[in-house]
Amino acid sequence: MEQTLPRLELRDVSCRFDGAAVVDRLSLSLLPGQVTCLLGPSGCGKSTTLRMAAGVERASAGEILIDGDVVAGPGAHLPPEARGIGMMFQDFALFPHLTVRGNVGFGVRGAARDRVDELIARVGLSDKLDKYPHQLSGGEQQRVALARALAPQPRVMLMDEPFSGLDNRLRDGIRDDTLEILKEEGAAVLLVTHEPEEAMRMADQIALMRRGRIVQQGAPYNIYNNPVDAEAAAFFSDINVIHGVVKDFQCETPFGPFFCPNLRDAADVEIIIRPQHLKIDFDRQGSGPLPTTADGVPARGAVARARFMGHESLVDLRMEHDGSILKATIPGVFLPKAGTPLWLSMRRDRCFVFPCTRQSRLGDPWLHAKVQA
Ligand SMILES: Nc1ncnc2c1ncn2[C@@H]1O[C@H](COP(=O)(O)OP(=O)(O)OP(=O)(O)O)[C@@H](O)[C@H]1O
Repeated sequence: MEQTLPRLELRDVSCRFDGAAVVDRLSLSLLPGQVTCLLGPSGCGKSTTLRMAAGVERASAGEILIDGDVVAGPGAHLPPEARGIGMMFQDFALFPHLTVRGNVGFGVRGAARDRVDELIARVGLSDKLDKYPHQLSGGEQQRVALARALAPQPRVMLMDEPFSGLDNRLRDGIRDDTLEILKEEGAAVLLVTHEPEEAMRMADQIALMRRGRIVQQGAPYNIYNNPVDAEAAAFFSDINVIHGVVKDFQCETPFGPFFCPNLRDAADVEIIIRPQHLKIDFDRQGSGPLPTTADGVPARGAVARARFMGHESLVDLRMEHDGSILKATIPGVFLPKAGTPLWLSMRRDRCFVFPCTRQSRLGDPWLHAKVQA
């Protein structure tokens, strides 16, 4: 089978500032037409990675290749303008003294000049050709910046939080339009964001970063449904954490046993479930649903707080067995009153079981009671 050469490849790339590795032996490859989101908390090294790919920051170690050619590595450092990349940043960085046409056409030569008006039309700004940036809305400025970055037909498009300056209501539409145009252009796109929703919406592949490293990489569906650890799970939504201790490859909890096939006796584990995956049942004269293999044993709590969010309600339940709060999301218009008893079950196919280190362990009165007992 024919193998497609990565459009952009980072091989064991590091960047050190004052002796500390801000990016630490990071490897990543992007195919043509593929959108990859570098996702991670503030300060984890996303922008530095992008800046090394762009050539505005020098890598301390490793190699960067575009279409198989080394553009950065030991003894090589191609300047940004020679890399065939387009860049787009949060502040758009338009030239204030140039019109839309002037901005998009800036520095574009040869055949690519014919693309200038075509791209302006593509981003829906043909009627604003002669306007200056200050005469445009935030969304329009973003579209000018996109057209400008695409005009020279870059092989790689590097985008650093390109939507974060936009009004919330505009953002989704602009993201979708931008994605459509990027896909048509066929460049490999590396997009930096700290917003999981943005990454899920835009990415073919997400590279989840933490402390200068990629901790997990894959399609959004896989990253969300098979997180590598509790921290990765928590990056995408609120989570509920139940602690337990392994005995005979199982962990007993108030929600019934959980299988822990690869863990030794006495190992601490954390069982994670997202609020939207807890199963909720009404209390029927003190009883809940019967235990099942799929949902385990139900446990009862009382509504401590419920908030109506339109398409769903967020409910905090104080659990009877330990007084802890678990968060559940209820779809639809049901808004239970404070104090209402409800039963929670943990759908086993939606739970993640991870070994728990001392550092990662969260406070849990039920576990402390068990450990001290
Ligand atoms: N030129 C520099 N000199 C020294 N330290 C730097 C330099 N550039 C970045 N850093 C540090 O490197 C770390 C990573 O920064 P970087 O901007 O890559 O993070 P980020 O993940 O993009 O964060 P954010 O989402 O907040 O933009 C930060 O602690 C930052 O302070």
